[in-house]
Amino acid sequence: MPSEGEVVLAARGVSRRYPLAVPGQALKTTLLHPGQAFAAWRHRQRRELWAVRDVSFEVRRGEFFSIVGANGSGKSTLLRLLAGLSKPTKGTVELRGRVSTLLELGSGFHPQVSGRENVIMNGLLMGLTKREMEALLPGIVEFAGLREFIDQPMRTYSSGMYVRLGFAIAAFMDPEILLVDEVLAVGDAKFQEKCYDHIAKLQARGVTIVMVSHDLGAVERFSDRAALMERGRMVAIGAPRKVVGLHLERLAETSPEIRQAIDEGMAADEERVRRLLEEDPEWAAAFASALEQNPAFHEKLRQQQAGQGAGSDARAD
Ligand SMILES: Nc1ncnc2c1ncn2[C@@H]1O[C@H](COP(=O)(O)OP(=O)(O)OP(=O)(O)O)[C@@H](O)[C@H]1O
Repeated sequence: MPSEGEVVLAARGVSRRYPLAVPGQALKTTLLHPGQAFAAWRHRQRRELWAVRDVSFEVRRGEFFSIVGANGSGKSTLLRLLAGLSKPTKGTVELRGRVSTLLELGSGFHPQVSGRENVIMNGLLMGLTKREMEALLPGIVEFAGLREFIDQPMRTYSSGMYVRLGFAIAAFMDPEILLVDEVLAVGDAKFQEKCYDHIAKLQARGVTIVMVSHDLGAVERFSDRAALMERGRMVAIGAPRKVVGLHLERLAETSPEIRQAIDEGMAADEERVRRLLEEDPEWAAAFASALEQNPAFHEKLRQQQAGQGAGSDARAD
């Protein structure tokens, strides 16, 4: 069980600071208002952004851990810190096992050389030998569906082809820990499904997976635990459904458009269920019996009906 396995990844008080890019002063302002320009320059020295702030968590062997959060909340920065591609300003990251990473699109590929050479180079960078990589190559090429293109320079590849090759390499390196950033969202739906199937296989083999994603359906489907990032901080860790629910609530609080989309999504779901109940008597019977067995649903339905009743009474008055 992941909850009992050994800790293979730990972040302890990890923070990452970036200097904030500030537009330069116009020459005219500097000449006409030197005091103001100097004050702005001094202020600039202090402007900085903590992309990740004091994040601590542990992941156990075989666990699938997802990180969600709004744009700019620090998810990718955190993953890069976990992967060792960037150094924490404060805190430490500890990893136990062979790590394979699938980060931003195209990172780690050289556009001028062929897909085949890039696969070999990626393997060497991860500590495998050329012979080991050559043995893995046919499986990687087959999975990526790039047999006819593997000897072409990668600059001729589409973004979808980059993603396919990137995923195939990361997944076939026989990782013990796989770190996956958003990239799966770029491929076509069929390839995404294939990736998720492969991830499920890795998961079944006991590979530890940390995934950053905006695909909340996939987060709920695969994760053992999820975490929510907000302005660089990890503000919640727990059951994926709860964390995703909290994330959606927070998004809805900050944006009326998102609130509307969630409400519309729920209305569309209700509409679909209503149609199914009308069209399919067998399904309606199964639904009714499921409701019977679920007191919480029953209570909710009763409250809803009571609420509607009260509403129509009020209107009648
Ligand atoms: N190399 C960098 N230099 C300066 N600022 C950076 C750098 N990388 C990230 N940032 C800033 O750090 C913050 C967090 O960025 P990050 O990409 O980690 O967020 P994210 O949660 O992955 O966002 P998204 O969901 O949009 O991918 C952002 O404000 C971003 O502009």
